[in-house]
Amino acid sequence: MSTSDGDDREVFVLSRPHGTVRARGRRRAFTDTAAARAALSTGDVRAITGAIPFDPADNAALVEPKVLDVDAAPLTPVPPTPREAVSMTAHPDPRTHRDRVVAAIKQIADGVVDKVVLARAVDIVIGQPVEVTDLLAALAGGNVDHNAFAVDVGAVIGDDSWLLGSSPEVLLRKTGQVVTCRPYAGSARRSADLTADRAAAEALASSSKDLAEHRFVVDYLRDRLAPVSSDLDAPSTPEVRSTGEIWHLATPIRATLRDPSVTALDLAALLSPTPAVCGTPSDVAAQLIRDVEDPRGLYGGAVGWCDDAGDGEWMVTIRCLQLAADRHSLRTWAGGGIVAQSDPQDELDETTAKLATVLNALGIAHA
Ligand SMILES: C=C(O[C@H]1C=CC=C(C(=O)O)[C@@H]1O)C(=O)O
Repeated sequence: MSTSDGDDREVFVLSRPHGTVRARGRRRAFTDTAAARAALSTGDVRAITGAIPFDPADNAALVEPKVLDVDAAPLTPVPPTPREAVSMTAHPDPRTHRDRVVAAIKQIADGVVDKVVLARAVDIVIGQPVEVTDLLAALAGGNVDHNAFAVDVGAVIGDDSWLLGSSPEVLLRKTGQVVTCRPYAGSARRSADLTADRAAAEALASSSKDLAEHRFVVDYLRDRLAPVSSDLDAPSTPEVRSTGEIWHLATPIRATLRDPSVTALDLAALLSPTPAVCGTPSDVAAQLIRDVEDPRGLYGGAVGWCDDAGDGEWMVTIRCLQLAADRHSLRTWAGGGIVAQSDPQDELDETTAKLATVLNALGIAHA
């Protein structure tokens, strides 16, 4: 990736198993998702790439690029560069996160909310500078699908920051009038031992706690998609999919849009944030999250692209980090869905396992 200051430098890369989308140059920047949607639908802009925030009231980091290219292959992965963390500071500390989970389980028992996704952040300072290109290729190497993204968020955040990650979760992909989604929710840590790894996947597939946690996301997507679709298919039993570190429950959803003028960005705004990152009911869960967490910014939103035909793909912004302009400081996040059957220590451990995606790609040794 070019990091020169030229007008045509790369501003967006999304690597997926079916190909890599790259955007170069910046004609316009948008902090308001609604303004970007309007510009796309009137033909004022030819494409949009970037990130929308978790909280729709926060700033998006969207641009109209000069060039949008599609390669038929995912990124070529490279092994992570070994690095040392000068400091790692958790926000909140693990004990406080666990206490928040205890409080959330009580709110569920009291009928305040059915599911809420609580997240924690870790601020890391690294001795050696982190090059965006290297980290992106290492993120692509951490999973068999070569999922990875890098978004230049400097134009809207006000410095030369990048949002990078390796999200397994497709919020939506739109081609013509066909929309597919693959929500992920419900998790089990993977094991280096093959037998234990397989057993963890099998236990996840039949875990009533994880199946309930997953169902909230599928039901939400059905409710949001049904009014705009002429047909909608969502299997009642999820499949089990893996990242490098975690097994997840996932459901492939397919819908046909009634109105062909609805764009992939319109759908991202309609669907995000799902209960995979927020909760059920959405408004109550979002308020509970706002009450206890630091503002999430772009974590928990969506990263993706939309072309002039309205087609595109948006990933849920998880397993990600925001790299500061100094290239030494970054923030990463991990969250987990809390439901009635959640166990506070298991939920804390799950966030630790999820943080490993970013730590592994950074080449930082961790327990
Ligand atoms: C919120 C995150 O993961 C979501 C996606 C998959 C599984 C999840 C879970 O099992 O809790 C979360 O809903 C995250 O990685 O920060």
